[in-house]
Amino acid sequence: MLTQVVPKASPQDERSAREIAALQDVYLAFVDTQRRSAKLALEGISLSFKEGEFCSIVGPSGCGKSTILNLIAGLTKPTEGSVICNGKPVAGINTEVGYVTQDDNLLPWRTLQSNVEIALELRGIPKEERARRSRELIDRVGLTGFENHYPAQLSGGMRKRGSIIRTLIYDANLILMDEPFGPLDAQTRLVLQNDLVKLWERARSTVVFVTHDLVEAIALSDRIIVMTATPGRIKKIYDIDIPRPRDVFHIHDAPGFSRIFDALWADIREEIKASMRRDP
Ligand SMILES: Nc1ncnc2c1ncn2[C@@H]1O[C@H](COP(=O)(O)OP(=O)(O)OP(=O)(O)O)[C@@H](O)[C@H]1O
Repeated sequence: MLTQVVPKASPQDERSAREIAALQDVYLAFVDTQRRSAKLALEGISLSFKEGEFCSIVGPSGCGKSTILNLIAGLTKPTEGSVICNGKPVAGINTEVGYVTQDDNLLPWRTLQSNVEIALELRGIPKEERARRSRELIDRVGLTGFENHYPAQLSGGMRKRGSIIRTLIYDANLILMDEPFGPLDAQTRLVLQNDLVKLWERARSTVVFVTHDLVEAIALSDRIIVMTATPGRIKKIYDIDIPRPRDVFHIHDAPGFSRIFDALWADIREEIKASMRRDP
């Protein structure tokens, strides 16, 4: 396998050694029953996600990034190989993970606070405790005063903050995020990246984060996994040793930023070219 780790493991990784989730030699083929053909989407993926790490997956469009998250969430089954979460094979929907997708998916008929509290409500947590915990998170992302607003009365960035804290309140030790800031404008993205770093630095859940934005990946991650063009394989894994706490607004000035960015971009460009040669 072509996996290469650059540079050396950060102290963060050494401290957080327990494995929270893993894919073991996973192959996944999507079958097209009408055409009686199969398309290999993932080829021999072995990955391990450690307790408390923030790990991003990058790669050209269609390389299988979302499919990896769906495998961990139990929404898709591997054709071969296994997927493990919290020490158990994933079989069926994995209720132990939080999943933030590109769409905010807030329920339009519930207020912000009531959306944030859904997971606690389903667990039967008393009303006062639900309110205390949801208001604390709402405050932490600067939405105090908007508790009783409905999603249609909030901006895209506010809705996204709501959907992130709705997932965090669940207290899952593993959170999957699929391009959560994709549809937002550049300024709002930056502010939300900063919010996410702050929230994560407190909660320290394991995060597996899919993005196309290399600067975002560097600003947020302890590790970045680069995938090849389809069928997706692991091309390289980068340990990001930029010290924390990080200032996402000035991440370009961090020591080592340019070196990591250039290396990542060279990898991605190579894969984009490869996919264009394959698929003119
Ligand atoms: N349910 C499905 N049925 C058939 N093919 C699928 C299905 N889901 C994904 N694929 C295919 O598997 C491959 C990987 O898809 P996936 O969405 O995981 O890629 P991705 O890297 O997340 O892409 P993007 O960056 O564009 O969101 C693609 O070729 C896609 O067309």
